[in-house]
Amino acid sequence: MQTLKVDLGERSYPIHIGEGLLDQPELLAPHIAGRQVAIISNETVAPLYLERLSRSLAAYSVISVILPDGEAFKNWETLQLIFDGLLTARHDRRTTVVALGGGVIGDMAGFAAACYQRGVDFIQVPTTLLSQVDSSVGGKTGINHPLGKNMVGAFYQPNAVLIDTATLNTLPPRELSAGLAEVIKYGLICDEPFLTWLEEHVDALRNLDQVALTEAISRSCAAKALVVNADERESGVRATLNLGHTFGHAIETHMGYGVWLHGEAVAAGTVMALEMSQRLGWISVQERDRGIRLFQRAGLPVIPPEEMTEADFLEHMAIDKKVIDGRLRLVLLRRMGEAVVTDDYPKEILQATLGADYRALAQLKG
Ligand SMILES: NC(=O)c1ccc[n+]([C@@H]2O[C@H](COP(=O)([O-])OP(=O)(O)OC[C@H]3O[C@@H](n4cnc5c(N)ncnc54)[C@H](O)[C@@H]3O)[C@@H](O)[C@H]2O)c1
Ligand SMILES: O=C(O)C(=O)C[C@@H](O)[C@H](O)[C@H](O)COP(=O)(O)O
Ligand SMILES: [Zn+2]
Repeated sequence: MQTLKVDLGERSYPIHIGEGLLDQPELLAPHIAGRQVAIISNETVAPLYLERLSRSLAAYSVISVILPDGEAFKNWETLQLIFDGLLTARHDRRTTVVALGGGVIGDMAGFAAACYQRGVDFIQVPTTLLSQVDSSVGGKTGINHPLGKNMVGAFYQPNAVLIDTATLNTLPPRELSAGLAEVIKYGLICDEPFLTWLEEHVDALRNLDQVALTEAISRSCAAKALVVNADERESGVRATLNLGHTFGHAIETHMGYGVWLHGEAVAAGTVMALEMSQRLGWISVQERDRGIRLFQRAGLPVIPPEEMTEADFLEHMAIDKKVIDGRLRLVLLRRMGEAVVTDDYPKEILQATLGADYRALAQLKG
């Protein structure tokens, strides 16, 4: 097992990474203050892992709240089911909320923990690659609004993150690829050598090689922890973790939550950010194509939805949380391995990016 740390003073917490951690109660116990525990999961993950996690929590009074599965349920109505479960079981302020599932469960359970009786303890047990490399770390919690992704939420850090890499053995290939989008993101924004490593190991990752997966997860979590340590509430460098997300969130919102997976939208959105960075003269055509090729090898889409017009993108992007005083700030690549957040770009270059022929770019790499 490896242990990394998110360093936030009194609110610091460990990220434990290893195979079989669901069966290690000693990793959970130090982070549970009271007698009550509420496991939040969904109808897909619970049949797979709830019993094992419950066994590790046998020393406590445990309830489970099983939510419907999917991005389409990351909303007020589903959040209310968590409060219903906690109140019906008379959970008090010393309860600990445990999120067992992917990023949807983690974001909602975390938001519920932030709100319930004004804040209770919270542990992340992520079971998708995406949630293990990204959403379980850093304390962004929340739900979607029909007009925009993650528009209602709170920064609320977990007390611990427990990553059992063996849970990935049951993850559908499409979901594994979606997680790789956020893994590739770290290489692009802050770790160029990691991109080279990913080019060498992408096939092993897709084949669920545990050694490669553990390396990818720990490098990703380490990169994210450094960014979160430096800028917990996204007043600066944390926004670089949003590479591809301004375009990607527009895709998710426009297409209907769940139609494109978050990781798929981030992949296509990052290709748009690569294209714009190239049009600005910051990266070369070869570097842009290197990124596109890696997404393709990871099994990810690199062409935005045909039906989305420039106007559609602009309408959704205007609601992005990085907009300040009406100016849209974008995360772009100054070079491979270095991201910048900027509102200083010619409008025509954004327009040309939105109107670019991504089908032709994809074929070039195929
Ligand atoms: N808070 C953050 O910092 C942050 C970061 C990235 C993404 N997110 C959010 O995370 C969400 C996406 O997360 P996700 O990709 O994990 O999607 P998800 O939570 O919808 O999980 C994907 C699918 O895999 C299933 N699943 C989960 N674990 C499984 C397992 N071990 N075996 C089989 N099936 C399993 C789920 O039931 C679901 O059907 C989005 O809402 C996104 O906005 C948040
Ligand atoms: O942790 C962060 O910061 C991120 O931006 C990580 C993203 O991968 C993630 O999708 C996040 O939920 C996006 O946040 P948002 O504030 O743009 O909704
Ligand atoms: Zn993301």
